[in-house]
Amino acid sequence: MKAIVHPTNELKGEIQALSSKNYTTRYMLAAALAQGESTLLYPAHSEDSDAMRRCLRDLGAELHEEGHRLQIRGFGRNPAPVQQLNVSNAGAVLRFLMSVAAFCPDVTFVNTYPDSLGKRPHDDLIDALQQMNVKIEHNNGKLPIRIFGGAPKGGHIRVSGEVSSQYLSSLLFMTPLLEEDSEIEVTGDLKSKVVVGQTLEVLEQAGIQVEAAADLSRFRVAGRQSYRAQQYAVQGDYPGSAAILAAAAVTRSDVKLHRLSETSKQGERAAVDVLRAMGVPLTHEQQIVHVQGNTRLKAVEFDGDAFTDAVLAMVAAAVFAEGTSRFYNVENLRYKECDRITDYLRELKKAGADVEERQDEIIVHGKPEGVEGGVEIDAHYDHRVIMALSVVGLRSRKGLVIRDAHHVAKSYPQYFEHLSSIGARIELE
Ligand SMILES: O=C(O)C1=C[C@@H](OP(=O)(O)O)[C@@H](O)[C@H](O)C1
Ligand SMILES: C=C(OP(=O)(O)O)C(=O)O
Repeated sequence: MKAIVHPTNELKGEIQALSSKNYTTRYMLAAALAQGESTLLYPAHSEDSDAMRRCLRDLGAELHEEGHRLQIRGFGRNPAPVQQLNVSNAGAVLRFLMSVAAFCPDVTFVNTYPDSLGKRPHDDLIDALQQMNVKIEHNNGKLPIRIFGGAPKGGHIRVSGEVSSQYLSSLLFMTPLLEEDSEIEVTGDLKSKVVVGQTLEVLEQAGIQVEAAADLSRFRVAGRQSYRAQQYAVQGDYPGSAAILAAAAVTRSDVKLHRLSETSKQGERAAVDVLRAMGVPLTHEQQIVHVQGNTRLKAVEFDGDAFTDAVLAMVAAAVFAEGTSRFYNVENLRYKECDRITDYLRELKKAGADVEERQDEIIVHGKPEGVEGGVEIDAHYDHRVIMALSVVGLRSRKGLVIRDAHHVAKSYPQYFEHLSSIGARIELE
């Protein structure tokens, strides 16, 4: 699918934020690791959450869905002896289920996205699982990955946090089910630290006890715990909504986004603070972010690791700011659906933006006068690149054509529909 984004001056309307991707994956997993029946209210519907649904069924969970209610009867620590799992392009689903697979005799995670998830590294999680008596065959730390589990052991486990927090989250979900107690030591500088807070929140809701050091470098997890089957309500999603907020920020707008909790543990909630720092007129009350954009933006400097999945959208807004913006500590953007520094900046430059990359930084020399556009953009299989470039297209002189825009469905299938509903001029073909 191609998305043709035409220049659009004004956006106006109200949108219900999509459901959180990260909470949906976590609640589904917690429900599957429990033994009774749990209910998720308002689970996300996207390629990633569908991948989780499919894999959990393959692992023996029973799922029934009607309207906004998903019922899951879990398998506890006894998943079915499935032989193959296909997580599509979902990094978190793969990493979380690699630890669950340690309870199965022989599971192969297949490689269906060789140019995206197929290129992403999993060595640090493989290394941690190997310390736990799990044998693993892999392609240089990448997919396909074959896990020979059955008798994983707790104890002292070292895992690097340098590349992704998902490896640590994965171990935090699985170690409570082991016979032995575990002590998890995180080595290196933990990236996307804030997301680990979401893991701990969900574990607590599921009745699992974890003792965490304040700096998240060490965790004590007692073994022989069980997940409580119960009801979870999924909150609105900040990473996806950040793109809508950025679109409202760079245009003349009057846009309200509902379902965005002011106290959410999603790091990408900071998108609201970043836009505020850019001088965008907005309020955030009663779970509604109300943006009244006037097209004027100021440059900002932020540590992007605190809102990793919203950095691209914030960079897109900074493309139109007065002055030079800097998003630092973002090296791990290189290990996502594409290299979100080099690949993303290449596309931004094509569109006419003035951007520079460092190994762990994105620098944006703003162009308040707008960018030229009039080119075709490569999506690099990346939903966040697609969303961010659509924001840039709105304020370009000649519009942008985004190739392979269907990959937006990885997290936000209704993105273009939402953006069109508030007045963005977009054609899909
Ligand atoms: O734990 C999670 O659900 C996620 C963690 C983050 O990844 P990293 O820890 O690899 O940065 C984030 O980018 C991803 O979208 C979801
Ligand atoms: C990086 C992302 O997802 P994942 O790591 O789960 O593939 C994302 O949603 O932006």
